Amino acid sequence: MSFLRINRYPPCPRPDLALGVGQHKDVVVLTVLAQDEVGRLQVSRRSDGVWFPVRPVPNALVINLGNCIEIWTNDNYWSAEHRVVVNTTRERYSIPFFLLPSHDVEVKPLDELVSPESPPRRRRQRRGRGLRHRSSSSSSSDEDGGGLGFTNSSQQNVSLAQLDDRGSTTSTDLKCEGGGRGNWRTIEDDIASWSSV
Ligand SMILES: O=C(O)CCC(=O)C(=O)O
Ligand SMILES: [Fe+2]
Repeated sequence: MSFLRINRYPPCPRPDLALGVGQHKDVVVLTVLAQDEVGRLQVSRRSDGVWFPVRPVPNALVINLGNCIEIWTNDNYWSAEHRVVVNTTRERYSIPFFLLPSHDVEVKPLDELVSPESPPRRRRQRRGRGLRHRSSSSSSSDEDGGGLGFTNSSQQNVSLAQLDDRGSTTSTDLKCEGGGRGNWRTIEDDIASWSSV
């Protein structure tokens, strides 16, 4: 079941403490993304984790390979880690279309791409199972065969309320509306999740 979503990112008074969408990989075959001129989507360079902006190009769509492609190609193609940062002044909209295989499709490295020199890097898994895993687990990762889901799903959903409860985030004045998926994450959460990968 493929689907389209509209994300709205309201301005945030403390962009140094919050993210619109936290670091993640898309649990899909591929994503076709329309973004407005505000920008703020960032992609992580795999070799060193440095974040780069995906600058909006007028009338262009961003194509993002998802976890299914990564698995089918036995890691010859990568599903890029990405995130959305926020800003103090400008509202942003994006419209991602997520292309997904049917629930009964098995996602595993293609036989042609597996050899003794290049053993399967992923376990076989069913797409439907992967998605269920993503939404219910707090420790999913591709590497442990836990599903197609986000590598850092335990870090993914920190709501504003939780954020405010965490005195150490100094977020008492942080009153952002939920943007994107309705959740904000702190930069500290991101750093914690990098070190746990
Ligand atoms: O809003 C964006 O530019 C990207 C959002 C995103 O990564 C997602 O919805 O999976
Ligand atoms: Fe995404």
